[in-house]
Amino acid sequence: MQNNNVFESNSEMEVRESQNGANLLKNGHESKCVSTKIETKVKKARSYVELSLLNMANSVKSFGVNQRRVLVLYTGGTIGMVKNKDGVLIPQKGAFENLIRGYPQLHDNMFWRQRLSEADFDTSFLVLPEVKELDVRIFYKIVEYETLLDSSNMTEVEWIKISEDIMKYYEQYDGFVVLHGTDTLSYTASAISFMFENIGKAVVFTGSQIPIFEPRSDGADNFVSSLIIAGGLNIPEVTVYFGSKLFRGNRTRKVSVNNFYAFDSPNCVPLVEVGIDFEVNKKAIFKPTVIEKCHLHAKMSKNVGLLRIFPSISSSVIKAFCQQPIEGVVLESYGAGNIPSNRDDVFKEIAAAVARGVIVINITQCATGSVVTPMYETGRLIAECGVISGYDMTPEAALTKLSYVLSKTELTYQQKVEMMVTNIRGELTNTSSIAIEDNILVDALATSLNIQSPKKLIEVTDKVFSALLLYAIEHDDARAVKKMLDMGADVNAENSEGKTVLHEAILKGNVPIIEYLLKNGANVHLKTRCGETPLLTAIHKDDHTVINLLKQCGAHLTNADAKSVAEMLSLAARSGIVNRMESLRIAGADLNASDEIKHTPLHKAVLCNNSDVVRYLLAQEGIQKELPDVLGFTPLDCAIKLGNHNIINMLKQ
Ligand SMILES: NC(=O)C[C@H](N)C(=O)O
Repeated sequence: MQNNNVFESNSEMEVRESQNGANLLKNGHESKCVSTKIETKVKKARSYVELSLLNMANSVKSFGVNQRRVLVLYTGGTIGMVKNKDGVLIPQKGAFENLIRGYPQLHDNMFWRQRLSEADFDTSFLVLPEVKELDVRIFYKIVEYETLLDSSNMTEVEWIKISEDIMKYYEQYDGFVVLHGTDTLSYTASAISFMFENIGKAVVFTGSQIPIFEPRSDGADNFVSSLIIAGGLNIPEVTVYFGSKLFRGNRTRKVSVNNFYAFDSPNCVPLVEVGIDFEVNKKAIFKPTVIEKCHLHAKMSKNVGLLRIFPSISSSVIKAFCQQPIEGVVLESYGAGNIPSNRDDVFKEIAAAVARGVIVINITQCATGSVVTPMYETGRLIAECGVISGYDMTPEAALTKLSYVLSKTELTYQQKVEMMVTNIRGELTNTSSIAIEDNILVDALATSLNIQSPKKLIEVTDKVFSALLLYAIEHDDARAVKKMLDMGADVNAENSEGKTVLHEAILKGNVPIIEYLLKNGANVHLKTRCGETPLLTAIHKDDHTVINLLKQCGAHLTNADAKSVAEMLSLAARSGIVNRMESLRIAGADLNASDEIKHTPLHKAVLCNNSDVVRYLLAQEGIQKELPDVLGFTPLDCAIKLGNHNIINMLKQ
């Protein structure tokens, strides 16, 4: 018994389609779906209703499998090491995943077994146990690297490999975790943060101080929290999770050899602090300002170096250091950017390197603080030599940024210098980008609601700002949208169904507002609680302009969308809804995709005599009109048997 209109109507159509097919098979009778104009209109009206019901049904159906997928790249490091016969730690090959499968806090074996009966369940995935903070399940796959490395052995070759692997699977996963040794983790995370341009998903680096195989280890905690962050929180940056904090990757330094709190980001607040709750510092998350896809710049220059000034440094050391092929030097100076002013020989060598076209960037040796506009004679002289300020960049960030910028051979020297002093991934504090906070409203809230605790005030302010932002969107008030964002409203705020501000704006269809949101950090990958991406919302609205805009910003159909996309394609083909076909095509759906009996949308359109869809499909580039179904019938065979001359002619052309 069908109790759902959607499937009743679908199956009615399937019966019609298969009757046509069966007639073709059994006796070759010409079965004609004669459609009068009225019938066509009624059919189309019904189909639109069906499409919207199907959209709802898909949302409900996906509720049961509300999952996020995370890809884990295991590259080496202490986390997976064991002691060898000499008593030293070395990476252990082939043991990691098996061990993790036996850890109840990392893998829900019972749930995994229940899923085995599902035909499309990929058994290579592990499943994180239910987490109270999340209303999604994290499914993750571990890819162990062929050569597991102590991170001290890593070079830019490994940075490129890791980033290429992430890029390769970028569209298939919601987030990424990289298990990495701690010694050079800050270098790798910094480098990869620069190599990924316009990243829209989370890449979390983590590792441990004690191997996960040992009874007392920080490995499991770091791993679990990293998975939750990568799959469940919206932090589209390259980050480092360690010892209960998530840091921006290019701000981190390894600060302790022994401590479980081995990392810190001295000049930048943590993005998340993990205690009983996950406290996300939304304002600190780096926001993109351009509408562009994620792109990997998989190149780094090796011609860079870190030069630390010390009291009796000789000019010959500087001279030797700055020799060809060196193109960029990170100079670690004293305090706020000073080097000795009484050492003409040192200045001469640095000035000569700059004059040869070497980019010399000045950062401080201090653990916190920034190189500033010269306060002292010692600082003024170095700026006069043409050395540029690296502000508060860490040595790891400055070095890898220089390596990234220098590898952009299409840029002029001046453009490279410009890029080095600009905040491109949140790696340096740019005082001009501080958001305008309107404290009047916040103060009024605190007073009128008698809120004493700062944490509660942030919570209430967030809620009020989000509500006002949504109100502005609903009323097409672009000025108010801008004002609310300036005041600190979260551009990725969501309502109780998990619909984000972007989803709401798409439903409203105001293109300038959507564009404004995208240029101010709205993330195109965030799904509603039912798993609907902004791209799916735009498809359901058949808003081609918005679909194009989202695609430009890197939105894509996901694995999780496959079923609903197939159903939408099928229904649009069978019901003659060309507009929906076009929405799906722009969104990136495969118009040749076939179902279990190898019927393509073209077969379906032919079998249902939908000449508009047939014409539309045939006009598309790459359409394969000769594909046979399971019984060997091409769309043309079907049309001939059905005797629809109009369609036969179209297919023969
Ligand atoms: N804790 C660690 O992972 C240190 C190790 N030597 C590494 O960096 O690979």
